[in-house]
Amino acid sequence: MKQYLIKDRLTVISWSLTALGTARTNTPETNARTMDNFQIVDFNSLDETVQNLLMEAVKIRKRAYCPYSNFSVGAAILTEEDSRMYAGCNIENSTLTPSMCAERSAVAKAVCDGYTKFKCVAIVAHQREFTAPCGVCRQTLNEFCSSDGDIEIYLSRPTMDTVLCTKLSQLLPLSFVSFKKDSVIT
Ligand SMILES: O=c1ccn([C@H]2C[C@H](O)[C@@H](CO)O2)c(=O)[nH]1
Ligand SMILES: [Zn+2]
Repeated sequence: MKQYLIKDRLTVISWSLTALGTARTNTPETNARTMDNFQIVDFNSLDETVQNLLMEAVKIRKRAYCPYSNFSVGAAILTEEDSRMYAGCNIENSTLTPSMCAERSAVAKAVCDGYTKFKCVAIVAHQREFTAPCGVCRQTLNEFCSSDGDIEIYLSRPTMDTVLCTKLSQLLPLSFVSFKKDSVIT
């Protein structure tokens, strides 16, 4: 995994290359033990930009409108073009279906301001396990990858002790590629 924003490899406190087929178990540290590539690092070991991004996510999480689930989430994204930060929270609805995740709220704000390439995303929620983006958000983020074709993902909890670092290509492998006319087999 590219370690673009991790200062010190020695601070990595967990690196898992769990064999495929291992039963999925929720542990206090992570609900993603079966993933191929992620690292759990100390918050303090991260680049200052990522620390700030995580703090933005913590801040906006307090604005979450989630009277139905009572599960507040904050997300913040970093634009590739000029490293601007856009933060969003989850916004629920009494009919549930139109509910909006924090990640997509942040994306909507950035796109409305003209940004369509994101370098990093930070997501913060309050549960023992790290909260990873849902499938819809993974697909949404996939639309707005940075120039290297990926997005760094940082998951943490409000205590911000440790951070799970991964990237979108790990969360959404073999993602849908929009069809091109000349590649369609008739
Ligand atoms: O990564 C996630 C996971 C869940 N939620 C929201 C959706 C819903 O409002 C609440 C419970 O699923 O959490 C997010 O915003 N982001
Ligand atoms: Zn989502």
